[in-house]
Amino acid sequence: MTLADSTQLPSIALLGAGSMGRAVLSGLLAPTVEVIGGIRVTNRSAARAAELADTPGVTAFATDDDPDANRRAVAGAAVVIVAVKPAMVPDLLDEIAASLEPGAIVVSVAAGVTVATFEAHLPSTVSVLRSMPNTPAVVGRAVTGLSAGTRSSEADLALVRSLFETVGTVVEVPESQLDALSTISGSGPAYVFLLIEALTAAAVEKGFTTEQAAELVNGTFAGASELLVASGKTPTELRIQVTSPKGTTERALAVLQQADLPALFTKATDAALARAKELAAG
Ligand SMILES: NC(=O)C1=CN([C@@H]2O[C@H](COP(=O)(O)OP(=O)(O)OC[C@H]3O[C@@H](n4cnc5c(N)ncnc54)[C@H](O)[C@@H]3O)[C@@H](O)[C@H]2O)C=CC1
Ligand SMILES: O=C(O)[C@@H]1CCC=N1
Repeated sequence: MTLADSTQLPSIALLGAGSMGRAVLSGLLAPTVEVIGGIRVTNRSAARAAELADTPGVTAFATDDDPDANRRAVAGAAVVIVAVKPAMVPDLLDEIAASLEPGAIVVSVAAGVTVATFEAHLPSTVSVLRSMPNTPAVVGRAVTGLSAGTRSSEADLALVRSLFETVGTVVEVPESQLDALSTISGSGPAYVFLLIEALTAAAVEKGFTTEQAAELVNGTFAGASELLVASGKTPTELRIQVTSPKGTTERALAVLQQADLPALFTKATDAALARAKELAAG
């Protein structure tokens, strides 16, 4: 490992160690990342905190055991990642506001909740950024949307970008586009898994065992994604390569295209966007 390969980050507090919080944590614990001053993680349950406490470099606190857990975690932290459910964010911000260091950077991963809400609940000395990662963070393949707040500097943005680069790639967008981005890449893994479930069900219906169906379908999705990235070709070009004229795929695609998938995805992502606006309203 050369110096250029390593990432150094200042002390971090991660509030909320659910699916997304732990996915981000996995990147911060990678061998190429050094969090100077360590990572403090909070969660509601003592059982989860005990699991996390066994991880080198992590100090874990449970709010069920210690009502001061979040305040203790953020005291002295340079970066605070807020990874609780959107509805819990305002109360959590009120709880930690007085314990944050002046100049601390607060990064939200919460869907919908605006920078304005964060800034309204926090001291003016605190820099706020919004992010929208996705669960492939667990395998270092997240796509994270990132937006600066009104009080964040270029240096804050660069620091938070490097934080999320520990789990994948980062796309910077204005905050006005972040909810839309969430409907594509934040929720996107769920759309892909739904397609995998559906094709697996079709395989089982055709007489394959569950194990065979999983091998066929999971392998096909993984192979197709890798082919897309490695070939540099568009999905349209690659689809045409599979579709022999007058062959079998052509018949299957004719059925699928009757469903007007682009219109269906527009409708689905519009519904997700409407939900983000509801979450923003609290
Ligand atoms: N799951 C996903 O794919 C993504 C989730 N997000 C966002 O991440 C946030 C968390 O979502 P998930 O991880 O899916 O939910 P989750 O329910 O798995 O995790 C939330 C965690 O927060 C903890 N918690 C609750 N109240 C707390 C408090 N006062 N102090 C400290 N910890 C507390 C809970 O114990 C729980 O482990 C949400 O705001 C969501 O919008 C963002 C991108 C993708
Ligand atoms: O479903 C949710 O609200 C979160 C945000 C994007 C993915 N999961």
